[in-house]
Amino acid sequence: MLTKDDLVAAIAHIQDDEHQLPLTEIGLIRDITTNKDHAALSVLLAPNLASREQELQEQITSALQKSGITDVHIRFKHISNEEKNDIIAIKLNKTVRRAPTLMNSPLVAGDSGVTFIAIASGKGGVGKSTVTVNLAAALVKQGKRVGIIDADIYGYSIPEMLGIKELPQKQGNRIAPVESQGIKVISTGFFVQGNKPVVWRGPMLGKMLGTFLNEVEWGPLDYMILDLPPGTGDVALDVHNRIPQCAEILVTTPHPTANHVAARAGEMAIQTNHPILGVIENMSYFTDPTGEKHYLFGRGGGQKLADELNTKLLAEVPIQSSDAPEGSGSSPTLFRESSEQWHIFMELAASIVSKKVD
Ligand SMILES: Nc1ncnc2c1ncn2[C@@H]1O[C@H](COP(=O)(O)OP(=O)(O)OP(=O)(O)O)[C@@H](O)[C@H]1O
Repeated sequence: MLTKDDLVAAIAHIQDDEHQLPLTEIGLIRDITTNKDHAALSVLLAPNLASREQELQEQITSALQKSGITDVHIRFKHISNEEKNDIIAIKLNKTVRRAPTLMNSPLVAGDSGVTFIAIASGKGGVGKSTVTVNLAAALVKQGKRVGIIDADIYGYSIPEMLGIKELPQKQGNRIAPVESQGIKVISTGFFVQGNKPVVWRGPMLGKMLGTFLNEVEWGPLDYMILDLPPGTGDVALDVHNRIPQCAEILVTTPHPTANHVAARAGEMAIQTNHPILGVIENMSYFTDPTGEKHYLFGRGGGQKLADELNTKLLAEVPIQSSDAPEGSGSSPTLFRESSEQWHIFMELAASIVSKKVD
């Protein structure tokens, strides 16, 4: 079967007029996925390429067909010259100069070295926060410096999951994140009095993310994981606008019919040019003491969503039984290190670090 690298090689001769570089190399062809003889990809068309849509369709289709792909699906998205320059700068690792009110955080600059990964889901309760903390902890175990922004304004649960009792302290005129399990954390929950439901909308939400990126003293980081609210709301859009290089992981349950909102969340990432790393199916099965697997919530939902979005199923995380000993360290929600679940997160973190998943 052809790999993503094979497809990139097959279309590497297709260049941008202005830069004379392969469109794949400068990030204007992206989201390349393949499944048997089917391939899908996105082409970002700045004004200089807009008149070439038909020609590019034919060139790419023909090049991929010569490599043995029979079914080619190409999404075209029109972008401005400014967006194009930002994408190329990030891809070629140059500093991007952005409007000061929007993306003025050195954290999100193209040369910051921080990899942003947003964890999204179609609905609540599927394990998005569980994935966030376990992936972050597994990346720490791989020797990486990791931060979490808990942007789930409606169900901020990261502090509780990591056993955090204290609030962030001021450091001069900046805010110091709270550290737990080697992970630096900032949560909307730190800024809400009592347990009042949050009714922030629009500009306040934008301000929240801006504050978390600009006014928090994160120190050097390798990965920033963002726990998004479920669905396709303002926060996800804000992340997409402010952190153009942010990749996305979608979390879903195994039930094959419950995924349309998750698919919409994924489509939104694709429309806003955000790479999707893949899908994690959580609560996939329960392994009983004899080793037999029981598929309590159905089967196939993760793969179905991955297929719909032309991306990979990254992991199937089994259900941890409630009588299992609690998590490692002081945290109630990290899977214990001997567990099948922890092993899965360590493998995923290793693939992300070695860029097998990108
Ligand atoms: N693989 C698993 N095995 C057992 N319990 C799990 C598993 N994944 C998540 N849970 C439990 O399911 C509940 C919901 O998980 P979590 O809070 O991570 O979901 P969520 O998608 O972030 O929800 P919300 O959006 O409402 O915050 C939690 O109590 C969590 O401990």
